[in-house]
Amino acid sequence: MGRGLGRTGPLRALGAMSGTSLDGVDAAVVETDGQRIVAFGETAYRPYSEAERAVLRAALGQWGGPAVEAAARVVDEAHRELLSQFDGVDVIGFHGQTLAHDPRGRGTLQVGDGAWLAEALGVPVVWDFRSDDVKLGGEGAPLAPFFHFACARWAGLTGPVAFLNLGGVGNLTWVDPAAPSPEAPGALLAFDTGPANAPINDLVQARLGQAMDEGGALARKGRVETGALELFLSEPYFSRVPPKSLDRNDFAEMIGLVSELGDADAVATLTAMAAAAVAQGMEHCPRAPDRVLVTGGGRNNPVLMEMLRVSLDCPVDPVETVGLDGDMLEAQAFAYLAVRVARGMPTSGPSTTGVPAMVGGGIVSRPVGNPRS
Ligand SMILES: Nc1ncnc2c1ncn2[C@@H]1O[C@H](COP(=O)(O)OP(=O)(O)OP(=O)(O)O)[C@@H](O)[C@H]1O
Ligand SMILES: CC(=O)N[C@H]1[C@@H]2OC[C@@H](O2)[C@@H](O)[C@@H]1O[C@H](C)C(=O)O
Repeated sequence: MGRGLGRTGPLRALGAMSGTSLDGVDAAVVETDGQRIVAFGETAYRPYSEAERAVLRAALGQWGGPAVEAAARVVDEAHRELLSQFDGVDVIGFHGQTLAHDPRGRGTLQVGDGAWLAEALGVPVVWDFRSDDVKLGGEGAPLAPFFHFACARWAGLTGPVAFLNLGGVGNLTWVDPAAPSPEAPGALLAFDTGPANAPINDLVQARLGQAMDEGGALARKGRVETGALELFLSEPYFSRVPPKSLDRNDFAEMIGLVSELGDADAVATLTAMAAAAVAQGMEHCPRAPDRVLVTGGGRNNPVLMEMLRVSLDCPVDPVETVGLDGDMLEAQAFAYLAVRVARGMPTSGPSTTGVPAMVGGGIVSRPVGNPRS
């Protein structure tokens, strides 16, 4: 079905991301030579069923054993089902599902078997993007920054810009699009800002059986408890110099800071914490960006967006403002990165993950039944 990885010029790459909020799998096509984005293509989404999500949840924070194996099979099957809808794909970038992330300790674990997926779909699959970076001393995350550099160029931006992803965890990439390449010194700075939607989701799930604070409805009715917010901001993580990364549950105890509050006040306070973590993170940027472009589900929470606008000194807009797709940016990132890996180009470096030298992470698995690929 694909045209092979051996060609020069742009490839039609399909990226797939199963994010920390565990809602489902995003998939998106990008045509790229690994440097320039030539075009964005089709996208698709496959939610996890309640039963599948329970299997994934049960494996969070674990490094092996039956729960992890069961989660891996859910991830594999959901991806096979979703990705088989796409035609004419040269290469797949398969992020998998992060179950555990401890870059300075046990490593990083994204489940899903890329070799199996390559065989099932008959297309080469690039996967396990983070392990090499971690083995070489990097944070293993965030990995989207090289793609954000290409996005800034694609959008024709010239001044410094920050891409802010508000998923389960928040991550920020400061980009200078005037730099000659993403590898150039001073082109990028990236790091996880702190918890974003995960604590909000966890609280409303536990107390109200809701998946999220839809439209920030509860946060809007609540009052921010400043004592809890200050305690949260005293966490040493915020003053740590980037690059730095987080596991989904690294700040799970912050729910404890709001446990005595009513539902609306608790959610308002967690929402303010997500925004304040970003404001703290901005202090680490080399220069103030001209604007912050927000991607990920958090951009759909107007209360969170208002809090960001109040605390940051520059315009804060969804990435759609420059023509990008905030639901698909991470899937597109792994399409783009797959081409870079297949072509031996770096995917992370000292300013994005803290790894001492440029790294091209990822395994390339070719389907045995399709030797031309
Ligand atoms: N309309 C909305 N109102 C409020 N919150 C929303 C809305 N839409 C999405 N969200 C929040 O965004 C979350 C999903 O974000 P996203 O899909 O970017 O996460 P993810 O990709 O799984 O996470 P990560 O980027 O950390 O891997 C939801 O779980 C919810 O908390
Ligand atoms: C270990 C891991 O999976 N990290 C994710 C997570 O979700 C958001 C944030 O934490 C970011 O560091 C990363 O994902 C994005 C796609 C990245 O690597 O750029």
